[in-house]
Amino acid sequence: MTRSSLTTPPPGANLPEAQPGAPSPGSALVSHYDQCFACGPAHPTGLHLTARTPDGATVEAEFTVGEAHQGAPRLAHGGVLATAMDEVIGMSVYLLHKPYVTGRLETDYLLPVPVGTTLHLRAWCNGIAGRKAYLEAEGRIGAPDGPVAVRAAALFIEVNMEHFAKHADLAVTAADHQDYEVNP
Ligand SMILES: CCCCCCCCCC(=O)SCCNC(=O)CCNC(=O)[C@H](O)C(C)(C)COP(=O)(O)OP(=O)(O)OC[C@H]1O[C@@H](n2cnc3c(N)ncnc32)[C@H](O)[C@@H]1OP(=O)(O)O
Repeated sequence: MTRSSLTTPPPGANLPEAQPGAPSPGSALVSHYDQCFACGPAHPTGLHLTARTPDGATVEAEFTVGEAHQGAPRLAHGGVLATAMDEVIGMSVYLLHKPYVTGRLETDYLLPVPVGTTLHLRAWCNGIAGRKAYLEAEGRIGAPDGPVAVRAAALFIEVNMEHFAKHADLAVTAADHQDYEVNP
């Protein structure tokens, strides 16, 4: 992964520890909002990404590239692939049991991804320093050990509930999210 210093954990960053109340190993991570473009089951043209944590530290997810996700003819749009990476990384910060938002997302596109492909995604945290979480993800074609099509590195910033109260609909956020995602 080609990454900038902004998404590289600084010296002294700590690996996250298992958080009480966070999703346990082997559990599914349900959609945080049913209209989310990336994971919402009710979104008409979304990615319908489904996810789980095998070990309480990483997140695995899949989505199948559909007709609505094209950029070039019959190929996934790069922005759609970036959305998938943002979402699977966002799901991996659920495991930190605090609300975070994406500050920076860097993406390497290694292979085109045709319509009909199931992309197997995996995300994990490389370190935490203060409010900053340094995360990484990859997307593989066709199987968990398939060829890598996309890699991403991200900086997520911890926020508090005022962030959602000020910028979004706090009532919807609180009603639709799981305890492990928003824990004021
Ligand atoms: C509830 C669960 C929801 C799950 C959703 C999953 C979906 C996937 C996740 C997303 O897509 S979230 C949506 C996209 N992201 C946003 O809408 C965030 C928009 N940006 C902001 O709201 C603010 O810029 C932000 C909260 C990220 C930071 O503002 P703050 O005022 O809280 O912090 P500040 O600007 O002081 O930055 C804190 C530190 O982070 C650093 N920082 C912030 N943004 C950065 C950036 N973009 N790149 C590098 N560093 C950054 C900043 O330099 C600083 O470093 P230092 O502490 O060392 O000085």
